[in-house]
Amino acid sequence: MSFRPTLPLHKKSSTAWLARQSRDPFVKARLSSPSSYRSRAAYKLIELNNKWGCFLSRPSLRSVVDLGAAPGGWSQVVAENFGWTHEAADNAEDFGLREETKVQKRGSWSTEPMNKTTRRGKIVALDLLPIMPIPGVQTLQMDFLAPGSARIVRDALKSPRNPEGTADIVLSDMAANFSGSKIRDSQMSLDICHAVFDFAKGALTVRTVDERGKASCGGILLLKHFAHPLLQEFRKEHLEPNFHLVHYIKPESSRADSAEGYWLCRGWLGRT
Ligand SMILES: C[S@@+](CC[C@H](N)C(=O)[O-])C[C@H]1O[C@@H](n2cnc3c(N)ncnc32)[C@H](O)[C@@H]1O
Repeated sequence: MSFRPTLPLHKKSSTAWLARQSRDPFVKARLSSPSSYRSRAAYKLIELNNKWGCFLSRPSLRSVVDLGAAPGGWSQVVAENFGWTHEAADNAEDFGLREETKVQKRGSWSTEPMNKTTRRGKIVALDLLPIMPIPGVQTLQMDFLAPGSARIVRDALKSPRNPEGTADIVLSDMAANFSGSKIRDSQMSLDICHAVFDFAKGALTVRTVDERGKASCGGILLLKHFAHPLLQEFRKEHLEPNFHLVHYIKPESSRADSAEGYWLCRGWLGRT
């Protein structure tokens, strides 16, 4: 599926939008290659991963959850880091792509890694919208804010290597459609942050330190948010006490006029 942003309705704003798109280096990069990513957002995750210790390439990584994943750019980046390639996407059948009916009735797909050289980690991607299959990624079409969604995601994460269905990394680029009301939109963003944190606290692997002082990495949460008066309170109350390190990041590839930012939270301590 190619990602086709909808043109704004007003002529003046659509002209401005087209001009901005034509100047945007990340839009150009995305469109310049036939095997390019499905979304401009993919470049944000690539940038964050490269600048912050290549957390997606950790050899110990077993499980990644991508919340608000459509059209699938972030999942493509994670799948690449797990050893899946763009070429594989053209050849999805060869990778044992099959429809998954056990977990979700509507539009859910999963793959069985065939290549023993891949890391064989599990990637679960969730969105309200359907996501075209990505080799190595199991997708769930559902509302993350609906009751029971956490259990469905945990079930999808389970594997013989990970019987508890824990997540080493939880990514959330989730954003509700803009309603036009700034107050409502920023409240929605905070509600999403709370819901993602609640999921992460039940799912993330815990950072441990052994008797010789050697620490395991602990789970990572990458959480998108939009400006809200209570954001700092959320960070202080929920993120800082529970993670070894919390960073606020505005990636260069994030549009300067967007109120979005990301928290990269590393080393889940599981104190909550
Ligand atoms: C900015 S897009 C994500 C782009 C994605 N990271 C990529 O690289 O392609 C935000 C997504 O969040 C999804 N979303 C918003 N609210 C949601 C909810 N309650 N449950 C699931 N997905 C949701 C939207 O449908 C949308 O696809």
